[in-house]
Amino acid sequence: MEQAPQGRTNEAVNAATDREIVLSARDITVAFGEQVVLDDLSLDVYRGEILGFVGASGSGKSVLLRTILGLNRKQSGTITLFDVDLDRASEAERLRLDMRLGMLFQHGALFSALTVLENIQVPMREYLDLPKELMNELARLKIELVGLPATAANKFPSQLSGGMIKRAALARALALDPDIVFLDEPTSGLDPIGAAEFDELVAKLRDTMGLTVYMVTHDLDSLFSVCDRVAVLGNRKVLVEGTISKMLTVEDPWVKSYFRGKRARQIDPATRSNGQTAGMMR
Ligand SMILES: Nc1ncnc2c1ncn2[C@@H]1O[C@H](COP(=O)(O)OP(=O)(O)OP(=O)(O)O)[C@@H](O)[C@H]1O
Repeated sequence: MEQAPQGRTNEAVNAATDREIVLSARDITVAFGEQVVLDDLSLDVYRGEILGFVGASGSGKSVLLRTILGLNRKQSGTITLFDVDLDRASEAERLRLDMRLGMLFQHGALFSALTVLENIQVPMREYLDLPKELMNELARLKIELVGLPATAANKFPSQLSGGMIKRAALARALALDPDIVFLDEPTSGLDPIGAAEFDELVAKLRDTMGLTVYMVTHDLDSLFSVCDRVAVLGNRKVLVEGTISKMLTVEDPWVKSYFRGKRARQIDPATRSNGQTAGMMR
């Protein structure tokens, strides 16, 4: 049996692996002209887990994310989301699925001409037909949910700190109360304390809302502290997937140097084995 990550019980790991698959990518091949970026790649994501997705720069993490979201053409393979094969989904099914997804793009990607409140309302306007007052109330609730002060509502992105932009972008990703959120390098550009707080927020949302989280990240702290499972992209497929404990035993040179290299060693394994939280480890 797989060893539990430090600070979690084996039960939690078993629960994760027994859980319902919400996203399944099977035998995915994506090429741009002659360049094959993904070759027969397969990956499952389980309900309620935080999956960390890592890989070298240029290995195809964004391409996979874009393919899952239907923004890239694939040459072959199947993507099933909540038991619906995306290639066979009717327009109405696709719309219902889109409403169950939230996306936090790298660098936040908020609309600069809109306030935080208006940014959060963009998905609401796109998919729902709600009275203005109700949308205002819902957006204010999301602002509170992600730990932003109420005064952030009427600010423009240029008036926010990097950490506040990430939180506002997360609030927008949560606008429609999705079942799964895709986070593209959510802690990049944040200082270690801001990054730890963001990770804790993501873990809290998973715990309270039962959210499933697919997180593309280069942040070792996030991988060690909040990810239940890690998948590594290499050689155009998922090279290895499993708990952080498993990653620490993998002998593939890239995986070894990533998880057991100089920078990884700064995250002291002795501290991890005490089951301490993200904030304490950074
Ligand atoms: N639309 C496109 N047309 C042609 N090539 C593309 C396109 N999108 C991505 N690629 C190529 O696919 C490869 C994988 O890119 P991708 O952006 O997915 O890498 P990544 O793993 O997300 O990297 P990083 O960690 O640096 O963000 C790169 O060689 C990139 O140039």
